[in-house]
Amino acid sequence: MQIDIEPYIEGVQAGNRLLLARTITLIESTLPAHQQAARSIVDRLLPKTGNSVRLGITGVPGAGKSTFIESFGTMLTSMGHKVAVLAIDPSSTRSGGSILGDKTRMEKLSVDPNAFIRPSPSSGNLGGVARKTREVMLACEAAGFDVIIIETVGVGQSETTVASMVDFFMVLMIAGAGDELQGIKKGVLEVADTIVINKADGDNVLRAESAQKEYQAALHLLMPQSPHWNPPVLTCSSLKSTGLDNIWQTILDHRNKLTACGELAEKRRSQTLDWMSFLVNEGLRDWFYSLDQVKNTLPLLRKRVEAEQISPTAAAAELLSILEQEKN
Ligand SMILES: Nc1nc2c(ncn2[C@@H]2O[C@H](COP(=O)(O)OP(=O)(O)OP(=O)(O)O)[C@@H](O)[C@H]2O)c(=O)[nH]1
Repeated sequence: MQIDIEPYIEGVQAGNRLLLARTITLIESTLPAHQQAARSIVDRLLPKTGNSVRLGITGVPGAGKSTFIESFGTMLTSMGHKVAVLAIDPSSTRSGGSILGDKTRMEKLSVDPNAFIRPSPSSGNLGGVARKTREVMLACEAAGFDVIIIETVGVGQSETTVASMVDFFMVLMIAGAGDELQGIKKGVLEVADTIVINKADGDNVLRAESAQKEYQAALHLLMPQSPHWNPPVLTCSSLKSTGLDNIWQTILDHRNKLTACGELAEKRRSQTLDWMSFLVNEGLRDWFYSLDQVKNTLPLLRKRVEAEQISPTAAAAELLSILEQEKN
């Protein structure tokens, strides 16, 4: 059955939350008819997208991401912004696989009329979830949300995926968890536009300040991503809502600087091109593995590689030679 996409497009553009939610359901659906409708909707919405501040936030469990987003998001809506919070977390088993599934994590924000919280799809690989999150971000922009926060747990590959779809990427840390960088990989610090030491309150203020110095020194050792931006290390308390305005000012400062030199526009351009390549690669891979001959040959080849009867190189070449046959 053909889906009439006009009501979705009109509804999203009018900022209708119900139709935005339904559009997102289409985007996340695995049914081909839904996917096709979602593609057409997102295409038509494109001229209305791009007008938001796109923020990525990561941090190890316990860093206080939910508390931070709740306080920070509430501050932004009270300033008149419309805030959408999305998540990338294909691996989580919490709340049936969704890090935002438990709405009580953001009590105030989840009932705020100027906020929209959307959990990540409960299953799928990182690529699939990330692709959907990107499209959901565009739909939210078209619906008038001017700050989009994409949250991810600071483990695995998801941080770099988030960094590749936002304007500003923030790593949330806490002081006093040892000198080591709390399991956050160097690659993540390399893509950070700021590090925020959370829980700088009560007895913890001095420790937070010394962690700030420590991380600032660590960042100095890394090559900045942009000649126009030296990632600062900031402190805040999400619980007491202190330091949050300074973080927002830093984000705006970054935005102004990168806009003035054209770097922001360039960053977004290359992100869309990367996205296209990513989709092509993903499509190729899916197509390849769906070929009958690949399905038949692969298990046997894997066994032979395991038993050291054939080298991995020869096995890969044999598998890829199926492409040659497909061509003819
Ligand atoms: N003292 C203090 N505690 C905080 C602050 N922010 C968060 N916490 C506490 O830290 C704990 C973890 O906070 P969550 O917001 O659940 O953090 P998280 O584990 O990173 O969040 P998720 O992984 O997203 O669930 C909770 O007990 C919070 O109350 C803060 O600024 N100060």
